[in-house]
Amino acid sequence: MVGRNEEKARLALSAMKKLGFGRKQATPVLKRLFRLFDRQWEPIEEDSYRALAEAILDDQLLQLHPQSQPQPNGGGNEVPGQEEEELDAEEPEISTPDRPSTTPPFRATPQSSSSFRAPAPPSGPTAFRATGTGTGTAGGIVERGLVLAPALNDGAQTTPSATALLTKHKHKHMMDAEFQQPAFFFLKHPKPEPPEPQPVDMDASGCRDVQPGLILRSRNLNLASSSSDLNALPPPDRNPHHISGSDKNRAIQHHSRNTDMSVEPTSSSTLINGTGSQVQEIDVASSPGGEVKLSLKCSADPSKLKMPDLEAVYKMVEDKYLCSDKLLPPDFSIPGLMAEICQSVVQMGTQHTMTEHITQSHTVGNGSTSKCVEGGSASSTPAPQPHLALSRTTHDVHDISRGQENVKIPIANESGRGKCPPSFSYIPGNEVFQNGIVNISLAHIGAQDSCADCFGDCLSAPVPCACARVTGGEYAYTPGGLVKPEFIDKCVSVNRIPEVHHKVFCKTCPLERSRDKASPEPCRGHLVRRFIKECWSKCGCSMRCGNRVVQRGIRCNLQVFSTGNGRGWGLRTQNALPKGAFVCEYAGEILTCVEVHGRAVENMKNNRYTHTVVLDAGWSSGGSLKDEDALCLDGTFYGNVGRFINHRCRDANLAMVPVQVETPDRHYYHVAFFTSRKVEALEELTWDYGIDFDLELGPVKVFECLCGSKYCRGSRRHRQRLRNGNGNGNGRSRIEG
Ligand SMILES: C[S@@+](CC[C@H](N)C(=O)[O-])C[C@H]1O[C@@H](n2cnc3c(N)ncnc32)[C@H](O)[C@@H]1O
Repeated sequence: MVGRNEEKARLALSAMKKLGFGRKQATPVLKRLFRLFDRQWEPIEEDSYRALAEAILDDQLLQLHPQSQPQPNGGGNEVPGQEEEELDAEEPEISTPDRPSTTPPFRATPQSSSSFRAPAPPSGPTAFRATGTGTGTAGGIVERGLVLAPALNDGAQTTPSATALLTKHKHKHMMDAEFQQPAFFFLKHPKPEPPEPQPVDMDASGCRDVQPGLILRSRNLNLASSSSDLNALPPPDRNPHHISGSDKNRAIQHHSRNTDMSVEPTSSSTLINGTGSQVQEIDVASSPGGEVKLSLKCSADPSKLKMPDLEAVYKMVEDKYLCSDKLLPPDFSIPGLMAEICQSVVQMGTQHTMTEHITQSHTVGNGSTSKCVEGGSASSTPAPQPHLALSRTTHDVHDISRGQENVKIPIANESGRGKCPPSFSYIPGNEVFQNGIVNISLAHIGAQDSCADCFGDCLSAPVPCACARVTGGEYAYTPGGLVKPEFIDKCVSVNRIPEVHHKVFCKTCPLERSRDKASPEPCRGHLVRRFIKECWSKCGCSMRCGNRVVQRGIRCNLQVFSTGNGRGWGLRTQNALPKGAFVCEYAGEILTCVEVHGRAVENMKNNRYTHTVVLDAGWSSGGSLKDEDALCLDGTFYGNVGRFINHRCRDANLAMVPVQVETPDRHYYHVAFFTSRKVEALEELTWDYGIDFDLELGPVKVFECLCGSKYCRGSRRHRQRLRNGNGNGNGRSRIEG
């Protein structure tokens, strides 16, 4: 085993050498990651050692700015050498080629029962660096979510188990940051009571005239703006693959026969372009065997024609449409368009059969009929409404958003008869519940935060505008409407290996304060996140500007489906999506942390879980955050499709990015999901919630994770191993102090 590790380490170090990182620099980081990843090499080796390279870079950065590294636990200065020594004292398995394997470089350190208590929070808005000593669970991810519940601060009474020691380590990960990550809360509470009038709590930061629960606006901006802002756009195309031709281009419609397909009458349309110089003819032929063949005829001067590469042609047309009209989804492709045409031909051509199918399906309430009904609705005959037959839900299985999104989002239920997702009110954007303050006044937006002088599409301007400042002077988006791969990779890395990224600690954490106002627990830390700032109301560009993606709403074809494996409903994409594509945001009620906690306290006996995302990315800005500025999004009762995204440990295919759409005030932002890799058609979309599965020891039970990932840290088996102190299955405790 040691020999194998030596070989693996040698390869890793040599890969790092090729990137310009010396052995001295890379070795301690490698050891840290190795331990962090539960002695698994796979996540280290993945993507050509990306995690390792990033961790080394992080180290380098932090060494360049040592002033940004105050110590967790209020200790003295920690230097890499010391850190390595500490690691060496704990890890018995890995040795690198420059250290003889006969000398165990790590040794287990016993922990006292009190040691897992969180350290005192840092004394100011200070910066910390990851020590990397946090121990991962299977797959190496230290749980980093938060569970908001009345009695979570009882760590002192908890047996000093391996799990608790893990918690202690999490508290050690203190880092510098300007941003932090949201986390899911898992709560039980009933439906919210009608809001009662609350006294206005004056805000010293310039919001004295702000009423609780009020969205400040200086003109008719709507927080739930995805759809309202989109009014400026041409009417959304229900079928984003559909490109409509103008009537004046449609010169001839005629029927012909296609000998290849032999037999059935076919249709053909001839299109003449604007200049009339070229004729294109599309033939559609069908055979008695049910085959349909489409063919496209173009005429050109034969002396000049040299058949181009078809891929290059696709690319040219795709580029043309993607660049000129961003209403097309990022996965738009010419072959996809052709497939869509075929599908529509079959759908329209078999409409009679489908209608019969729909009628039959009603009786079993099978949600898979939603697609068929959509096909049926293309005719002038009103489509039957399957949800009426289901009767237990108000959801429209054709479109759960009921027309509030750019695209229809059908519900498919392949595994359960007559079942529909639980009842909730669909809102495409966030809405304040009661006391949260979201300041989106125009006065709040300075000239330096917008591009009043821009026109059209900022991405085509020779120099990036002021709106790219947040992302280092470059736009996060490509002209094709995707988040750039480097940006998304960084976001993924923060998710996957939070320990090597920055974390900030509040002076007094609003989350902890909401649990126990009198004596709040120390802050557990908030992960640093990179923000995207889109062009907004004060910008001069158009709504089609490439720096407006999230605010234009959902563009891809999503589907809510029943997972059928104990995880309830999930969300999937109907088409393949490239890496970096915007999927949807997590929309819900905007609540203060206190309000969320209030719901939990009042309703602990209710068996309903609530899923709340904490908007903690702006909490590092310094000072003590007021309760009304510490916001969460709760999609339980009012939400969008984001509420159906299930959790997957570590290798989820979505990355969460905080996106500023209305205000530079980072207490409020949009929680946007982008694909972190290419996603296949009908693949489930998942997000790593960052749950602390350990907190099942508390009064609120976190669900047992059924994500199926090999890195799962929340399965019963995994947690049982933790309890047994046998994290890696080889008799050695994975959780070390
Ligand atoms: C935000 S909701 C996701 C949608 C949910 N599946 C539904 O049917 O409404 C989160 C809840 O889904 C379930 N869930 C999500 N991911 C899961 C997983 N990996 N394993 C088991 N249950 C999961 C849990 O019940 C969790 O409380």
